[in-house]
Amino acid sequence: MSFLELHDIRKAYTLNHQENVILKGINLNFERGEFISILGESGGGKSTLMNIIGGLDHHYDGDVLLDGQSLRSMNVRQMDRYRRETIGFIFQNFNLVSYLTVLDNVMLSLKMTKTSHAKQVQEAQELLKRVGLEQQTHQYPNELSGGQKQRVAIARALASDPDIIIADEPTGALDSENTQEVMDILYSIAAEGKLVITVTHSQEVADYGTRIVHLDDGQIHDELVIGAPFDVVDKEPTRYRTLGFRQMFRMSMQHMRRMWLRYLLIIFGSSIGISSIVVMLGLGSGIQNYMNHQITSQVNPTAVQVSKKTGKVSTAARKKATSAAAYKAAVNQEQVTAAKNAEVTTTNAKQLAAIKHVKSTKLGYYTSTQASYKKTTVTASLQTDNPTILSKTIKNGSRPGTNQVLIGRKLAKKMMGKKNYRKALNKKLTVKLATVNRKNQAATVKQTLTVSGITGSDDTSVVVLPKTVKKMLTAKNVAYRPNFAIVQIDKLANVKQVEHKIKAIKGADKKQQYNYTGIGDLIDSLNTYIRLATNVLTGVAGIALLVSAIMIIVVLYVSVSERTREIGVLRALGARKRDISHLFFAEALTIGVLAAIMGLLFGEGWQFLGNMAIYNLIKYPIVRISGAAMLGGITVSVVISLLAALAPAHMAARLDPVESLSHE
Ligand SMILES: Nc1ncnc2c1ncn2[C@@H]1O[C@H](COP(=O)(O)OP(=O)(O)OP(=O)(O)O)[C@@H](O)[C@H]1O
Repeated sequence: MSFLELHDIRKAYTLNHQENVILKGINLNFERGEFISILGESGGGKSTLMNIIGGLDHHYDGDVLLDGQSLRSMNVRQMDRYRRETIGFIFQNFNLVSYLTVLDNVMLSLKMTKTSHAKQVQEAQELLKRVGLEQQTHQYPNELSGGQKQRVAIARALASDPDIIIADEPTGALDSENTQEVMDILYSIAAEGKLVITVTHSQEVADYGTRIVHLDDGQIHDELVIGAPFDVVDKEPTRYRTLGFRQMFRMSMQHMRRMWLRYLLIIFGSSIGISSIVVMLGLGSGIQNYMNHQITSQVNPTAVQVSKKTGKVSTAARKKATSAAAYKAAVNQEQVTAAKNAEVTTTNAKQLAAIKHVKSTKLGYYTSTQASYKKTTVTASLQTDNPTILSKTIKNGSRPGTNQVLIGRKLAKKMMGKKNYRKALNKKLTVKLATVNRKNQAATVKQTLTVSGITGSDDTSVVVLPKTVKKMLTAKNVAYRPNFAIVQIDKLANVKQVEHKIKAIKGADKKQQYNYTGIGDLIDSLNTYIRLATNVLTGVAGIALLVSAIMIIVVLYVSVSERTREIGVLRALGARKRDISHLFFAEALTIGVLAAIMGLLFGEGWQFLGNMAIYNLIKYPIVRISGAAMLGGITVSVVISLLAALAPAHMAARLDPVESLSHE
């Protein structure tokens, strides 16, 4: 059994429905330490044969056996491994990776071994020294001569310490001096016990071999043994690994650095989309916050005032009255009935408190009153202090204590005159209620109270503590009947729901029992509209993202097309399909992350400028980019970029290595 055996290799290409048989049954055996020259005319199928031996082409008949194991029996992973561990390729046109330095080109193969990074660098430098390029390690391929490039390619092929070196016309692009240098190196490689197979159409080059195989018309014409194979030198076994994402990421970075302007432009383009989205979201939440701020500085949106829904009180008794006294009694009775009907009891309060999301309920009382100060009497509405009255609306003084009253600004103006209304503070105000006592007699409740505060609202309201009203009424034997409840809801988002539940409560007559007033649902609806508008604007801004996704797709396709040959080289060196797709996903990931960062910076800039421009007008930051919006921006940018990379990366991974290598 030989080290490498070719069994009846046949290969044909079909072009325009015509079959062109290139290899017509090749049988050859090779041993380690041999330096084989395959000599043949141009177009004779030498490269085709090398691609088959090198595991790049598997569309052929016959079989290749390595140490007795058939290449045909190997699966994709094993074939990748075969190329990575057993084969070292040297091409006529060098096929160096243009954006990697000489050292990094050699390192590419070394990265597939399990030695430490420091050792890999040391080995790469030693290999470059061996091919006489220790001075050029940090140069790029376009800064080298043809001979130098080929020596880099030899160093790269040797780097993974393969058993077989395949050199396809290694001197085809070189002058005679460089040809001699390259062939000497190849000879020395064979002398170390490796199998070197060189393909050439030059007799001079073929003469370097220990055996010359003459390929003619797709068949072995003759074989000439010139010398014995070299002794095989025992060597330390090399441990291999696949190129990981980190390595592919590094390569992508190097590629992007070389093409920085292109990538900078696309990152800039994508960042515009990201920044418009975060600014739109920031504007939406800023407007929402501003409106909520404006409204809640006047009213408490989570406090809903609930009163009884009452029907009309019957006036039948009044109509039947035959005397003035009976008429008056009937009218008083109507007033008492109305007050009883409107009464919100503690049972009602408990019922309201049981509704989900209701934090507390508090009973209160309101009625109309006459408020007098000196000679001025004003009709006012009296109500007990409750959470709908926000402390921040009190512009002068404070909330009422016992026997104190908080009044609206309009009332204060009526008392003291427009300019001096603030002087109403601490003045004595008399409130008078016309009501009916427990004996059904008309009663006038009168009480002088001290003004504790003035609200900013332009009304004639008077606000007192419940116990103040209670005391006033009971002193005149009038029943205190709370006629509203303040329902405090846990948060704004639940106000609408609670209001619906309140409305749904039916009384014994199966009719709606309560009415409510509050602006929570209004704010909620307003917020919904603002959110809707924000979503529409964000969606429009999202079109920019769609455009950037298309730009990324185009750039990556261009990149795949430009790098087709590089992809072929990587596959020849043993990179897996997955490694190839990682190359493009890494680029997309970088674009996505950098576009997100740039987009957020732009967004912050717009936020700053926008807020500065509008601050004098409304004294409120109208653009508010939240942490969540930023996180969302980064996620969207990265996800879109990765999605954009799907098709190009897939296409790159599926490229045929042989076709990639012959890509012009
Ligand atoms: N993909 C292909 N489709 C069709 N025909 C092909 C294809 N690749 C190669 N051939 C044909 O196969 C023949 C052998 O090509 P190959 O490259 O193996 O020759 P070669 O001996 O290496 O030539 P050279 O010394 O010029 O490199 C050529 O005639 C070529 O036209």
